[in-house]
Amino acid sequence: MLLLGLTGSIATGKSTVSSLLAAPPYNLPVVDADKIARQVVEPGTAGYQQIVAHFGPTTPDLLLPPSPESGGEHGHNGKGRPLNRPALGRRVFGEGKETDRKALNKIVHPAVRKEMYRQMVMAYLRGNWAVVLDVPLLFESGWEPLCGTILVVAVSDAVIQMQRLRARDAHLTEEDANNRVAAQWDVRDKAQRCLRRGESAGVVVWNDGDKEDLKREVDRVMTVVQKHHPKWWALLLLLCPPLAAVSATWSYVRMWWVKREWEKEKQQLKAKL
Ligand SMILES: CC(C)(COP(=O)(O)OP(=O)(O)OC[C@H]1O[C@@H](n2cnc3c(N)ncnc32)[C@H](O)[C@@H]1O)[C@@H](O)C(=O)NCCC(=O)NCCS
Ligand SMILES: Nc1ncnc2c1ncn2[C@@H]1O[C@H](COP(=O)(O)OP(=O)(O)OP(=O)(O)O)[C@@H](O)[C@H]1O
Repeated sequence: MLLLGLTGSIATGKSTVSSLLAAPPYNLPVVDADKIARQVVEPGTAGYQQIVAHFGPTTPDLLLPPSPESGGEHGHNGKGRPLNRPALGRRVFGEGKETDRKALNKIVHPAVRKEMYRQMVMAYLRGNWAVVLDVPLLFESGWEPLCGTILVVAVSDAVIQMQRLRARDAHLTEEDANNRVAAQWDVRDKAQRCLRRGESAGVVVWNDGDKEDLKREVDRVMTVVQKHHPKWWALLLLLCPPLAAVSATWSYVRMWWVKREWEKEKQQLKAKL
């Protein structure tokens, strides 16, 4: 089964593309890291308790205020009121907040990873030829070598990215929005890094046009992906697990090498400046 990593940067169009991939003619299962990241911090979970213990004492508005929507004083299930996500966002996005962001990631990411692996195994057992891993921080959090192919959704114009972010998340101030964009790598860098994997393992969907253009772009790149990863190959791997193990290991080693070379080049470039 092909692990098709779907990434980009904030508001470049990942969710829009994942909806297209989940619908006909592709009908691919999608493992959505953002969605899982919400589930693992719901009231009553270990993630919720750790966040409240870590950020609660210094963040007075960490929980939503008591109301019928938030379930009153003790939340809907009596396990606490839901997190006030914009307030937590202000704690972790912005200059000088890397330590807080790392602390939050350390709480949330292991739980997300565990649930993602579970969903991947389920997709494999159901005989899918590919599964989409929609992970905003795919490069930043080291998922890259695991993916047989990576699809980066990018915009070449940063102004378009900011306009779409502000239009979708109207509650964010301009500063909040800038902080969120700055918390991730530049999407054009991600696109370049993706293309370094070669056509069979890295494709870029450019999303500067309208949604019809985006659909055409997705169809274009999916033709390339399907050419390099035919369904009969996925079926063969399903029927022959040792072959699947060899193929996955080979893909991992090759992609780990590409990652290493890219990082070395970046370091050399930095040293020259
Ligand atoms: C800080 C939180 C509560 C803000 O919640 P909010 O509902 O406002 O934003 P949401 O979760 O929808 O994220 C929107 C986008 O922000 C970006 N983003 C989220 N978390 C991070 C992070 N830790 N670092 C960089 N960018 C991030 C992603 O592009 C994401 O798609 C939330 O983003 C969070 O819990 N982040 C930590 C978990 C995480 O890393 N999630 C990303 C996928 S694993
Ligand atoms: N080609 C397009 N034309 C117009 N609007 C678009 C286009 N692509 C995406 N959008 C809009 O831009 C916004 C951001 O898109 P989307 O939510 O898919 O991005 P995302 O990368 O998943 O964001 P996040 O990282 O925050 O999860 C959405 O409101 C979406 O409807």
